[in-house]
Amino acid sequence: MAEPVRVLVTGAAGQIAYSLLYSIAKGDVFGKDQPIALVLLDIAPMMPVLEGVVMELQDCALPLLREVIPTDKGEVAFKDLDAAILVGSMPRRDGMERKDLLKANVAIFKSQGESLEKYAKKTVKVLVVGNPANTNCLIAAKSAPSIPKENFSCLTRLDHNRASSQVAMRCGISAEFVKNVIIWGNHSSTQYPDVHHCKVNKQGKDVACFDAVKDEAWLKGDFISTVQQRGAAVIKARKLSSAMSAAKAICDHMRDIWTGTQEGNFISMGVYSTGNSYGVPEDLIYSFPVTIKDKTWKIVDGLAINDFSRAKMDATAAELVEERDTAVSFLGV
Ligand SMILES: NC(=O)C1=CN([C@@H]2O[C@H](COP(=O)(O)OP(=O)(O)OC[C@H]3O[C@@H](n4cnc5c(N)ncnc54)[C@H](O)[C@@H]3O)[C@@H](O)[C@H]2O)C=CC1
Ligand SMILES: O=C([O-])CC(=O)C(=O)O
Repeated sequence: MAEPVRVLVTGAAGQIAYSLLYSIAKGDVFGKDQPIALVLLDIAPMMPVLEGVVMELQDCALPLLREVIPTDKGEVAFKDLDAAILVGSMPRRDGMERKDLLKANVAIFKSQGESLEKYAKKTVKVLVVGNPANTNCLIAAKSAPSIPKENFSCLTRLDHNRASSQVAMRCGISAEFVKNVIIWGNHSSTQYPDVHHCKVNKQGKDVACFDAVKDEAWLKGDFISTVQQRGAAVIKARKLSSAMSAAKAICDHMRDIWTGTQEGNFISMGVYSTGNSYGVPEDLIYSFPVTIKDKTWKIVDGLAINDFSRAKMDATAAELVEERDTAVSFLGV
């Protein structure tokens, strides 16, 4: 059997981690034959809770889980990592925008970027989940200059899954029959869920989403705002932010990095914008449609962009520029 992959989850005593750790430990992400060493980072006051999570992981008696390492120390957490899933940070509450978390959270990602730089393998794949995810990811990447920027990505797969599911429910089919929705831009209420290149498989045939749904007003109106506001709707209902669906999306994202995307399919993730062909400003972490092969993502080029889409892609880019500039002014990076 292969050597264990060493995987860090931060915020390991929190609610997303509680759903995520079991899926990783049972092989949903890195493969059913791949042993795993799980490193669990949280802050010192959460160590007693984390001990309970460790006990539960042990009690799952999972064949692939070779080692569990709970810690509150960066030098232990970030050492020799193959993958880092950075969740740990403050979640928003009802009435807040994700960018309201910038001041509270961005310093965490600067310091964790610095720890990645010091202790992790240069091949480490880093997924940033903590909000505001795109800007935190950019700051982490900038704080780890010897790790390629391409190794960093942020989670917009939850938005992607939400969009696929909305289309599927509207068509009365399962979400597996909807492919190639796109989330452009920021994981925020300015994100642009775009179905112009989306295909719906109806009775074995791929049909353009607009033809399958037959309701352009909905696709250009309520569909977009529902996906943009879905995180806030869950908070309003649960009084806590999405956790089960976030964990599922993290698994989808990291599994696709590890094993690649299917031929003809693309998925959405926040990646480094420098060199993109869509006129998105450079030096942002912006969500694009990507394919993945050999653990390397590539932005899907050449998709036609109409004026409706262009305006929305530009608006979300402008928000990211503003967030980046605010973060840089806080931190001086
Ligand atoms: N990108 C996305 O799609 C999504 C992002 N999120 C974000 O994920 C983050 C975590 O959410 P939850 O698990 O619900 O929050 P939570 O509050 O349940 O758990 C967060 C955990 O992080 C820990 N933590 C705080 N600072 C830390 C640090 N410096 N190092 C290590 N651990 C630290 C806390 O002690 C806590 O155990 C939030 O920022 C939330 O907004 C949530 C859902 C989706
Ligand atoms: O909305 C939030 O604050 C949590 C989150 O990012 C999401 O559910 O998409």
